[in-house]
Amino acid sequence: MDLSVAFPPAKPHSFASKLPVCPSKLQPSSLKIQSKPSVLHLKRSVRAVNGDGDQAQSLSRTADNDGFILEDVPHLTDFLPDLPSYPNPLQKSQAYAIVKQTFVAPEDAVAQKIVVQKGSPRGVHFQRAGPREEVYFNSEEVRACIVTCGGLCPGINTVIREIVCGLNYMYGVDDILGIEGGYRGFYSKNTLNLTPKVVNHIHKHGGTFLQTSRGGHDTKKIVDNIQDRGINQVYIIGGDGTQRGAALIYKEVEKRGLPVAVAGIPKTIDNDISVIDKSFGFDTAVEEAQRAINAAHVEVESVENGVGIVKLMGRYSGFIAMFATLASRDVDCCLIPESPFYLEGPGGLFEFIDQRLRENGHVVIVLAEGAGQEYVAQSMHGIDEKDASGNRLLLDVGLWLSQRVKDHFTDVRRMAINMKYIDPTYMIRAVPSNASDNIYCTLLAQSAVHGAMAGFTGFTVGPVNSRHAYIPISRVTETTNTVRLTDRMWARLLASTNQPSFLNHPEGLRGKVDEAILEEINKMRINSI
Ligand SMILES: Nc1ncnc2c1ncn2[C@@H]1O[C@H](COP(=O)(O)OP(=O)(O)OP(=O)(O)O)[C@@H](O)[C@H]1O
Ligand SMILES: O=P(O)(O)OC[C@H]1O[C@](O)(CO)[C@@H](O)[C@@H]1O
Ligand SMILES: [Mg+2]
Repeated sequence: MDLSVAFPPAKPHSFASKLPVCPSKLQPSSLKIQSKPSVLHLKRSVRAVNGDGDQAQSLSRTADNDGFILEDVPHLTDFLPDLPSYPNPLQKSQAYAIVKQTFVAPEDAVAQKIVVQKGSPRGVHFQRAGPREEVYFNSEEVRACIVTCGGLCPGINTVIREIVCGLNYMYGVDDILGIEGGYRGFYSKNTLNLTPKVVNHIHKHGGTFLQTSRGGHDTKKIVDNIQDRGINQVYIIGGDGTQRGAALIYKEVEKRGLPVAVAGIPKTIDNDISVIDKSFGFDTAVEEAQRAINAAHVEVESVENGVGIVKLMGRYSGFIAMFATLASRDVDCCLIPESPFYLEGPGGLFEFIDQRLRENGHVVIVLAEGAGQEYVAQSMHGIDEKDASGNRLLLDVGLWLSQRVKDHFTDVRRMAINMKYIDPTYMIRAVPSNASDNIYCTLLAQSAVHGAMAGFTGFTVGPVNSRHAYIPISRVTETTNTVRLTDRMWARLLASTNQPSFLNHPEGLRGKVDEAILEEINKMRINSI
């Protein structure tokens, strides 16, 4: 990357005549005001120029002697070195008037690993999130936009609301656009004007005020539109796919040399985004799942030989099922994608159900939607359907398991059972966020606003060991967060339910599963990572 490259000539603004755009916003502010670079700015420039040849690497990862590694996020001055900075208006903010330390020091970092051994290297750190002493946007010139993509999750509306209110109340920004219907909305829909008044009540409702979609990511068209509309801050709320899209937008913005900050806010009901402690809305979903589990338990307790099966979300990561089980105490067995199970033979699920029915007269099974897909695929011949984003559509393992259990007890054990199958899938993600998720969403939104105003870009925000941090987007998309069977949490669950671990997977049964299908499923897991 040539840091001396001047800002490219402005693109013809095809929308300028149609949109009420302030002309100054269509120009990069670096062209208008040539101020002296600040100390912070100089520090960043020096790091950028002293790279080891691989600019992207040297910018994102710096290590020193005691093994302290900073996985830094990009900054607008990395490719626009003359961008002016301004004193942060929070200095005069009423909200921060008596805060001891209003601004986060540039040296503050959040450790990824907090359990360490004496003498071990200090390890990977991220920039601590929060307001910086200097900002790289003049508030009056900010034109921000917010977009939501992918599946629903409790708390999306709270994040939208708090971005709008945070920008307005903390930084005096009053030009905020809502992009409707996900990524495709950039180029196929009109925008909404978002003000604190417009978004005042939205956090009380589930879903997304801006609507969402899958598919439709066209980087060039999206960035053309960002440029045409004079947008200079882009807030993107979405899951792993969305964050991959956000990384492409940031790269294209950088390639074109636009003074546009791109901030990702991670959203996933499956809790499958890595690095961050937990995704927003997850606790709400786990809480909501209790209602379905309770219902299953009440139903099966009230009949003879009651078998309750509750299917919860979780494509490749069984966190919702695992935490809902740990929270409930009424669950006898939890099945997740990460832990293969089997039905027949010693140590199998049928044997366990039989045993619990004899001991307690009923049994409750919680099942993540991605569990046992290899078996369902085998019985249904084919797993080829995909959604608009390219995610493979899962087969209904809940229905499949209910049928298999019924068949087994009727045909093999000659025993009448009372099957109650509950599928609350969408109910747990369509609710508004609970109190703790609302607080979490507020922190995420405010951190994203502070980061964008400070000129950071290509970053995701989220808590790492309970401290909010700015994380390079690529870092959260390179792996998927899954339940590790070797971690203590899964052991805690096994200890709590006393269910089989299914580790003695009989070779014979494994052999029955079509190897081609298994390979396909493994490929799709790897692709999703
Ligand atoms: N690799 C990718 N590159 C660019 N855009 C992508 C990529 N993957 C997905 N997207 C876009 O991101 C948006 C959301 O993706 P997806 O439907 O996979 O949901 P998600 O963000 O992963 O959320 P969730 O899985 O929690 O529902 C879609 O518009 C899709 O086109
Ligand atoms: O039906 P939709 O809206 O595509 O969403 C379903 C998927 O979205 C998720 O909630 C998140 O990826 C998955 O758990 C689920 O499979
Ligand atoms: Mg996803």
